[in-house]
Amino acid sequence: MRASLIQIAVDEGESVNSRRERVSSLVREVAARERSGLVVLPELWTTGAFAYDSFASEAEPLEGPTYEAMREAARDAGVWLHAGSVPERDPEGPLYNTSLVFSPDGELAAAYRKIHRFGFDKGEAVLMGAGSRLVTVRTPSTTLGLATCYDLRFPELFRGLVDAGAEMFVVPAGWPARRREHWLLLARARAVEDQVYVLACGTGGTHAGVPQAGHSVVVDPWGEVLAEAGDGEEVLTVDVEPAKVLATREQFPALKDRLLGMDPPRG
Ligand SMILES: O=C(O)CCC(=O)C(=O)O
Repeated sequence: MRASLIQIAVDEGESVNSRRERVSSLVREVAARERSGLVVLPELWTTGAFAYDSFASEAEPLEGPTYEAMREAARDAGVWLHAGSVPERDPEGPLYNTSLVFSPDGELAAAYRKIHRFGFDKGEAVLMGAGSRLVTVRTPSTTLGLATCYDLRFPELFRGLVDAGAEMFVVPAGWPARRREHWLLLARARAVEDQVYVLACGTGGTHAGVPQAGHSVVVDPWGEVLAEAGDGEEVLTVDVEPAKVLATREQFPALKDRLLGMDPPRG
């Protein structure tokens, strides 16, 4: 299975509408040129993950303009498309940071509302609601497990996805350059501890004064980095072999040694 990650440069000079059109074309071009079966986009690439001031004004209903543009792009290209995330406006609730996955016939295969919101007592953490549901997507060749950016710091979420059958974690992000080493370390850690592929797709450029980490990365179930992007806009294409997940788990069966019921410390 061939996967292409499109690391988008999210800069303020480009309007949300222009970027949406540009990215729709890019998805079609990349899928055709690279002959990809799966295309992945980053977190909140319409606004930028740190453009807090535009979350409310650019929020969309689930089936809004980004949904429409991405479903058409997936269908035209005939690919599985993880369209990254959008600021979603729930008509009866708060905003959510929601990832969208489309099947090659342009149907919505899954929507995942980011569970761990970033910002502590500001930013996304106060402007958006928290999702509560783990989401996996079955494709004919593998099962994807969905997570978004800051979720990467919470290993229990990924164990939950493994227990639900995930073999490939897809993690769109808008990670800041200042903590790039954490991003790379955590992507490899999740791959090694859960014996899965990790497809982690970030943003480049600078928005809201926050330079982005870039360095999208694909890690195999042994923890080897198969490809890593630089800082700017870039496409990473990698052949992944879903059978390698089972092979790794058989060869080094650490997941079987999990202790599920440990006694609490005394005192
Ligand atoms: O955890 C981090 O350092 C960055 C997380 C983040 O930027 C996000 O979730 O939007």
